[in-house]
Amino acid sequence: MAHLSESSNNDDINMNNLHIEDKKNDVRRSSVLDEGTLRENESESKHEQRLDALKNAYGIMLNSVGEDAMRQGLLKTPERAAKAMLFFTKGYEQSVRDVVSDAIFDEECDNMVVVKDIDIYSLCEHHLIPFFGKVSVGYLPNKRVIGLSKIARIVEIFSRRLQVQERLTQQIAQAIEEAVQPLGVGVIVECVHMCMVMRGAEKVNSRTTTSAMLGNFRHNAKTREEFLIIGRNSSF
Ligand SMILES: Nc1nc2c(ncn2[C@@H]2O[C@H](COP(=O)(O)OP(=O)(O)OP(=O)(O)O)[C@@H](O)[C@H]2O)c(=O)[nH]1
Repeated sequence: MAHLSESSNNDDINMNNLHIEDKKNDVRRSSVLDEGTLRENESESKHEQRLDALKNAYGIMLNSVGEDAMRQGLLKTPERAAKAMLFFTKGYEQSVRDVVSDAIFDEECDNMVVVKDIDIYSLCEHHLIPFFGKVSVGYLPNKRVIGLSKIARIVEIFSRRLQVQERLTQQIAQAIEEAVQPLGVGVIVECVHMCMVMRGAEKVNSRTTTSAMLGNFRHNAKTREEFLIIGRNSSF
């Protein structure tokens, strides 16, 4: 019996590992087009509840830093901050499918399309401190193109969430790939992380560049090079 239970424990452990592996793969494979977003189609009363919860939290924060939350200048601060936080995270209210649904067009275009210098403002999920910068998105169509503004909207959906820059970059690339099914996609994100500027390492001039290359942007050096030349973001 001892032996049996020992082996079943091992099986449990192996199963757990498998689940962990499955989960990892799921994260990589799960569709960004089909994802349900956390605050999609929320009722007004649910929205009010969120606002109230955030107001309370900001009130506690003011007291916690040693301020008098009841002094005149701070009276409306919890409400303002709560509304601002819901705005900063409005990417949880929209899905990629909603945004792109009517804006994929058949088109015999086989040249690279690049939209660059798309401004982004996001929140680092580690410190809830902003990071901001520019995004460049390119793709090589395969008989279909996407409305240009929808590229900027996809960028907005993912940047207005709690993020790390690497995941943001990957999600944008994956969304374009799933929505347009092009021959390849490239995304470059260049940002200043205020958590590294205002605190912590305090490196005022540091910038972080991340890229995601899919399809022939990954496999074909010439295509990638063309994108890197055309798609270089302007300095900011
Ligand atoms: N990879 C990655 N790291 C990030 C991003 N935004 C913030 N970080 C990092 O997240 C890390 C969190 O590390 P911790 O050691 O847990 O936090 P910390 O003590 O506040 O770290 P310091 O910032 O070094 O003071 C820091 O190194 C941040 O620079 C991001 O978009 N991508």
